Amino acid sequence: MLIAVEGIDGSGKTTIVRFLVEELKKRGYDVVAFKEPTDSEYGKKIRQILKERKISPEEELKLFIKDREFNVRNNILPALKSGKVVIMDRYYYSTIAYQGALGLDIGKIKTLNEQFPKPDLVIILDVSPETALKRIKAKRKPDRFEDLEYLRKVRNIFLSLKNNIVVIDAERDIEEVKRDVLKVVLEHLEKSFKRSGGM
Ligand SMILES: Nc1ncnc2c1ncn2[C@@H]1O[C@H](COP(=O)(O)OP(=O)(O)O)[C@@H](O)[C@H]1O
Ligand SMILES: Cc1cn([C@H]2C[C@H](O)[C@@H](COP(=O)(O)OP(=O)(O)O)O2)c(=O)[nH]c1=O
Repeated sequence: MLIAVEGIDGSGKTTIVRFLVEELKKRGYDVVAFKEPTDSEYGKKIRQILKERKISPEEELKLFIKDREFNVRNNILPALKSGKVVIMDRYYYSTIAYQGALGLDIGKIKTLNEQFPKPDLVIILDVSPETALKRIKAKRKPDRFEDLEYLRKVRNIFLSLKNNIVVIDAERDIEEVKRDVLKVVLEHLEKSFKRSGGM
């Protein structure tokens, strides 16, 4: 089972993924979380470059795909093969939204990501860029895009995505967001467990 948690910077992804891992472990699920960009050499290079903003959108796209190839080969596939529930803090929907918002062709970005395992469920934490940036400032996270216009485009691309996507209003209090996300995830897990004839 592969679940992706997506949304703009400051939408609550890291908070929600940590919460989901705890709650699923409490319920006896064998669960693991990974994040993109990863902590690999590719992920480190990406963070460095994003701060310097010195490469073209095409170059940036190539780096994120390289990082994902590493992540899928070394983390995601082995975990799925051993029967774990894998929760991604960002996945290829971020590439579609962020590199799409830079003007790259969304169809091309989707095609480049067809090689990767498709999530069974995608949760989009939807929040306004204004609220998100306030939260990030509160956490003093050096964010690559303080640009509201850009984050608006990123948000709209997230909201345009279809198939297995559930949009959660993340503008609300974190406890309400946690409650709604957990409900969707548990419903999905129980449904797929029944389908696979689980005990
Ligand atoms: N629904 C929420 N209401 C208020 N604060 C939130 C909410 N979700 C997250 N936060 C806070 O906003 C900051 C960014 O959250 P985080 O989970 O790191 O977001 P992301 O991983 O999407 O960038 C953190 O300080 C977190 O505690
Ligand atoms: C995975 C991914 C992230 N990003 C962006 C979103 C963020 O602004 C930035 C860093 O991701 P972020 O989730 O902020 O990672 P960290 O908190 O570990 O630095 O990368 C893309 O532009 N494309 C992608 O494919």
